[in-house]
Amino acid sequence: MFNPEDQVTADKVNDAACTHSRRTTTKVPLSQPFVGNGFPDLVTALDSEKAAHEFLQQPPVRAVDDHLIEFSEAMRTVAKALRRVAEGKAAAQEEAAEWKRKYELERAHNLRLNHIAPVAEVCHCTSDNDKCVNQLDQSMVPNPVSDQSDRCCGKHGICSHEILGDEVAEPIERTLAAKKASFRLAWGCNGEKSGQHKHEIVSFEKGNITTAERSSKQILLKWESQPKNVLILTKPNSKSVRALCAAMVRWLKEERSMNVFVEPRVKIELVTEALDYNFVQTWEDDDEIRLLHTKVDLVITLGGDGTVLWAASMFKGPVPPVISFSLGSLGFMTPFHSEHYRDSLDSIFKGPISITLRNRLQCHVIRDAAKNELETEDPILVLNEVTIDRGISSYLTYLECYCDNSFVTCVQGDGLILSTTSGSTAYSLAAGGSMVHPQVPGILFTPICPHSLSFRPLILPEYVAIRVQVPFNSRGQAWASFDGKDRKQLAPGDALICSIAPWPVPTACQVDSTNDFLRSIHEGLHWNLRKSQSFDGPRD
Ligand SMILES: NC(=O)c1ccc[n+]([C@@H]2O[C@H](COP(=O)([O-])OP(=O)(O)OC[C@H]3O[C@@H](n4cnc5c(N)ncnc54)[C@H](O)[C@@H]3O)[C@@H](O)[C@H]2O)c1
Ligand SMILES: Nc1ncnc2c1ncn2[C@@H]1O[C@H](COP(=O)(O)OP(=O)(O)OP(=O)(O)O)[C@@H](O)[C@H]1O
Repeated sequence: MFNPEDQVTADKVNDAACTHSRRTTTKVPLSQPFVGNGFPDLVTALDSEKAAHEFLQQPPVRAVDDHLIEFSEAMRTVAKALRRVAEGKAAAQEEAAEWKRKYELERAHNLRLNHIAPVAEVCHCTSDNDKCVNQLDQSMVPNPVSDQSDRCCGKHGICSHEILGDEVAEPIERTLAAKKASFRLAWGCNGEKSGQHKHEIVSFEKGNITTAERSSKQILLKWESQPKNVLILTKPNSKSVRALCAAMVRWLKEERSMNVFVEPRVKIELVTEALDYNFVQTWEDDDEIRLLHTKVDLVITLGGDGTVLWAASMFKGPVPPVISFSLGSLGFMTPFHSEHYRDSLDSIFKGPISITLRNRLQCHVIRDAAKNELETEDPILVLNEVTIDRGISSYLTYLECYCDNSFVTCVQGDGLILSTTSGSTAYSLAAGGSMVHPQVPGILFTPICPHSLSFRPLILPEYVAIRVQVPFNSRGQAWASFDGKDRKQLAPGDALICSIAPWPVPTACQVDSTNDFLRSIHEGLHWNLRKSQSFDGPRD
């Protein structure tokens, strides 16, 4: 006879089996869609956890445990088989599409040889619509090939000009070709439907998609009130930096009446040098550091790229404009020369200044041991990159990577670098990644020594969330490091989720973003330096 209590127990066992399988397999994150900020549905997760917890309170039953292990193994095998089937299907579809494309090209070519004029599938003209409709009608009449050049309106921005040679004879296609379907583009941004920015980038006039403005341009900063508060951050253990810092602090205070903030270490150094440096301000604890962005108009760094990274890491939220003076050996992000600091700072205080908005990556480590996925550690913001590598382990790292809800790949090698475009000239470059202009929005996905012949680096769009997971069958642990610092161990089951942070680092340019970037790769890396070819032969 059916007993409702038995059913409840059976449900609990099922729930517990699901929870158990989530802990013992690595495919389940795919079935937990990211909601909003990338976390799975909390209610479902909590319900499952609760049921599993109640189930585990019951006296252990050996047979059930064995059953669960067997069940999770079976699930893993099924998931693998499904993935293989999906990959096979995608490859077959791709091949079919390629054959279809070739076939259509061939048909079009044959028709052209038969002197039959092609028809425009959709003619998206803006101003010359009448003319085009007429042309469409005429185009149904066989014409010499030479007449085609003035047939359509390529001069009006994007104009679909597909050749449908094989459909010319079908009268029904004539009606379809003359009438254009209307559509709208919508920005799929976490369910936000207002789409208020879209007209800045794309104009929709009469259904034509035309980029009216580029998404990213040279940005100018104009002061609306005079900057008064300056934070100076300096590379430690450098005599030249210390001397420059002392001179700059005095000039800012005495000649420009600025309030100057420095790190506690630097204040001690300055006051030890001369007591009248007592005017410099500093902070005592982390709470004050968290409020620095509300007090400081701009940040000056004295050092190399490492000092710029250090400055960025002090701001866990918004960052004031950063002016970086070069006192290091490379200085990709330090465009200002320290000898001319007075002139440079005066022109910056006056404004306007060109700035580069450097995106940062926001990284969340999610522990398998956490009771739910909201129990994460504080997010870490990086200006260059987050690296997941094998650390001291001598095994290959084995990392499963997902982009939003799509499986990307498994990394088997020394590790993986997720880099900003600013970081593209740092570690990612050394691992074979492209150099990317810092204003290009994107996330670089660069493997470190992959044990594979076909693993090329990727650049993913800036709106995605990337999840890197250490699977349960990984032989070793992995380690994450953030801008080359703060190593964190990732055990099997742990994951790291990365997306572009809402707070970029605005760095002042010497000239402008592009000029500074090109100067850095030329001077810093001697990019594409080669002796010019000589020429001493006769001219044609
Ligand atoms: N194999 C490698 O190339 C490698 C290995 C480890 C770390 N790094 C880089 O070092 C960075 C940490 O820098 P640090 O100064 O604190 O350590 P560091 O003192 O070890 O210097 C690393 C070098 O990388 C350069 N660098 C840093 N950011 C750069 C950028 N965005 N573009 C071009 N060059 C850049 C620095 O100028 C410096 O010469 C990490 O974020 C990582 O990118 C590189
Ligand atoms: N204010 C700071 N406090 C603590 N550490 C800092 C500070 N500024 C920089 N650092 C660290 O000091 C190290 C060296 O700094 P930086 O890279 O600026 O100098 P560098 O090595 O001489 O320059 P380059 O990298 O161009 O050769 C970096 O690891 C950086 O993180």
